[in-house]
Formats: sequence, structure tokens, C-alpha cells
Amino acid sequence: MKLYVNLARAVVQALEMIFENDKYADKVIEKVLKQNPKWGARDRRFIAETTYDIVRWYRFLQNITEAEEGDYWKLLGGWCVLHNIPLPDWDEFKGLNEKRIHERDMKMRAIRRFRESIPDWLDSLGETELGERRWEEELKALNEEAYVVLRANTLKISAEDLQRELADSDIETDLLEDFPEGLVLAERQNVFRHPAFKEGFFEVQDAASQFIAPFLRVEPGMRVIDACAGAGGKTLHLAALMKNKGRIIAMDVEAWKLEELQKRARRAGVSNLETRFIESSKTIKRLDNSADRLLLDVPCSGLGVLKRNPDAKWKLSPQFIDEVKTLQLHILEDYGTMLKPGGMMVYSTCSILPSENEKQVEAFITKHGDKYEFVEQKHSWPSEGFDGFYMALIKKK
Ligand SMILES: C[S@@+](CC[C@H](N)C(=O)[O-])C[C@H]1O[C@@H](n2cnc3c(N)ncnc32)[C@H](O)[C@@H]1O
Repeated sequence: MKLYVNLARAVVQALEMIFENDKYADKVIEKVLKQNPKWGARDRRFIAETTYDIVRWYRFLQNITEAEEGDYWKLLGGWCVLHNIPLPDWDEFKGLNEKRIHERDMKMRAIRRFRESIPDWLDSLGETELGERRWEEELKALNEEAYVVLRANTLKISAEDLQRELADSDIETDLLEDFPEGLVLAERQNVFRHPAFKEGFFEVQDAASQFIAPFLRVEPGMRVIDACAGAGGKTLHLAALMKNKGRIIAMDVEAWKLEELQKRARRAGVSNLETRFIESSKTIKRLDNSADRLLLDVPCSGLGVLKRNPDAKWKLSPQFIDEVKTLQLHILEDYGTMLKPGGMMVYSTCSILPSENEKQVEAFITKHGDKYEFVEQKHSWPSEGFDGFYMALIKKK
């Protein structure tokens, strides 16, 4: 394999935007790829995958190449050396010594925080919370590339029919045993341009995330509130499980996300949805005792989804995690009022930290055991193959 200068420049440009302008990796890659419509599928894949890989292995690459902060060319050079791609004779790679890189590679692999490319504070936090064995296992899995998983929109098509439809245009997928609507792509590719996506036949949604809506045990005809709906990944799934019957109120503190949700709902043929921007605690108060089911898919560290968002490792901070934990507890305590007595809620995160998951639920039940009852919980661990998620089902007495 050969490194082409225009592709190398695109990768370095993407890395600068991610690390220096604090932009999300997926958005940056989308932008960089748009700059040159002439790049073919292979070039685009190279830019996207190499950028993600260097973001994932940033600390390790910086260490073995001894690159100065911000020297993304050196990181790319180190990546080439590790992938046995001959280093071109470019000025940008001057100062890189292949033999020394290999020596440091061997040495650094012995130290977990370098081998797994993780900030010191996060490595300590993970080990303290999960114990050494579990943390090592999950950390390793979190550095793997994520599968691309689709959820067939059963308001329009079954998973089997979707599989046939995609196969007609040479997109191979496998059905997933534990996920009745799930299909995993045999080969990573952009499926958003496919007519089946434009028709609303599917959404891209990790398999572990597809556990959450069924965990809420919704039924057609119920009144359901999705209180942290965002752009509605799980809202759309709830609507499909409810066969468009009953009512879903999707809420969020970010109006633009709800607008995006409306667009997705139109495409998916969802007709039992209302969105409500949360202006203040009054918005919650007005819905007192009104819901049969409530989803609290709360903001979290996102530590369970590092496979697809590796840049989060470098952007998270202990302060952010503390703040988000306070917000999680506030949402659990204040939003349960929207449930009718006998109603049920799911508290979920895409984190693997007990302090954001079972510990929050335990603290809530200890304090409010007179009003709420813990029913069951489920973990999806990154080491099991898909993203890391946690969900707990809680009943209002
Ligand atoms: C994990 S994301 C939700 C993802 C979404 N449920 C999905 O499946 O695509 C958490 C959401 O909570 C929202 N949020 C933050 N603070 C909130 C609050 N106080 N009340 C309700 N939602 C909040 C965020 O804007 C974000 O969209």
C-alpha cells in the first residue's frame, strides 16, 4: 500500500480540526470528505478510517513517535510504520526513525495506559470503578472498530424484507439473533444514500441501543414520554413498538434536536408523536401523573460508545463526569413525577461506569423507596461485541 499526499493532507487536516477546533470526529470527516467529490470510495474509506484510527491511538502514537503536541504529520507517520506502509520521503516525516518507533512500540505495549491509549485519570477511574480485570477487558474492546447496525423500521418493513431489499443492491447484512429488528452490515459503507434509507425503512442504531425501547415494555395505545429524546433514536423505536398507536411526547432541552427528530419521524412514518421543548420545570409539572411509561435516556460520559466516538476520550474530564452525574440524579428525581401510579420508567445511559448506572439507581431507590420500586436492570458490555449501555426498569408505586 502507498500513502498519497492529497489523502495524507486530508487526514492531517481532519486531525487538526478534531483536536484543535474541538469538533466532533464524525462531523469533521463528513466536512473533509465533501471538499473533494472526486475521491473514490476507497480514498474516502482511507481518510475516514485512518483519521478515526489515529484519534483512537493518539496517545500511543504520540508516545512512540515522540511527536510534539500538534504534530499530526508525525502521528500519521507513526501510524504508517505500524501498518507497514513505506514512509514517503517527505519533509513532514523528517525526524521519524522507523527503528526507534518499533523499539518504543515494544516498550510502550507493556504499560496499559499507553497500550490502550487512554488518559491517566480515565484509566485510574475505570480501574477503581470496574476493577482491574473487567476494566482491562472493556478498555481493549472499546478500542475496536464498531459494527454498523441497522434497525428495520417495522412500521414500514420487516428485518427479513429489508435484508432482501439491501441485498438487491449488493449490500450484504446479517440478521441478529437477539434483536428482532437488527441487521449488521457485512462491510462498512455509507448507507444513508440508499433509497431504502430515504424511504424510512431503517435507521442506523447500534444493537445495544436497540435493547432500550423494548426494556420499557411499551404497548400500543399507551401514553409514553421520552424525556431526554435528543434527535430521537429511541423515540422512533418506541413508536414502531407501539405500532403508531397511543401517544409519545418527546422532550429535550435542545430545540434543534427535536427539530431533527421531527424530520426523522416524518421519514419513518411516525404519526403518534408530539415534541415538547423543556423550557423550565413548569414543562415537567404540566405533565404530572400523565404517563404509563417514561424513558430517561440521560446525558452521560459516553464511555460505553468510545468504539464509535474515540475522540470523547480526549475531550472528557473528571469535572464533566461529576457534573453529568449530578444532572442524572436531578432528572431521575424530578422527572418521575410525570408517571402515573403503577407506571414504569427506564433509566438508561451509554456509560459503563457503575457511578453513572447502578449506583445512581441504588441511591434513588434508597431515597425514594416509598414511591418507587426497582424491577430489573441490564448491562450491555463493549466486550460482548456492541456498545456499552446500562438500563434499569423502575416502577412507580
Ligand atoms: C443520551 S442523549 C439522548 C439520546 C436519545 N435518547 C437517542 O436515543 O438518540 C441525552 C439527551 O438529554 C438531553 N438533556 C440534557 N439535559 C436535559 C434535561 N435537564 N432534561 C431533559 N433532557 C436533557 C440532551 O440534550 C440529550 O439530547
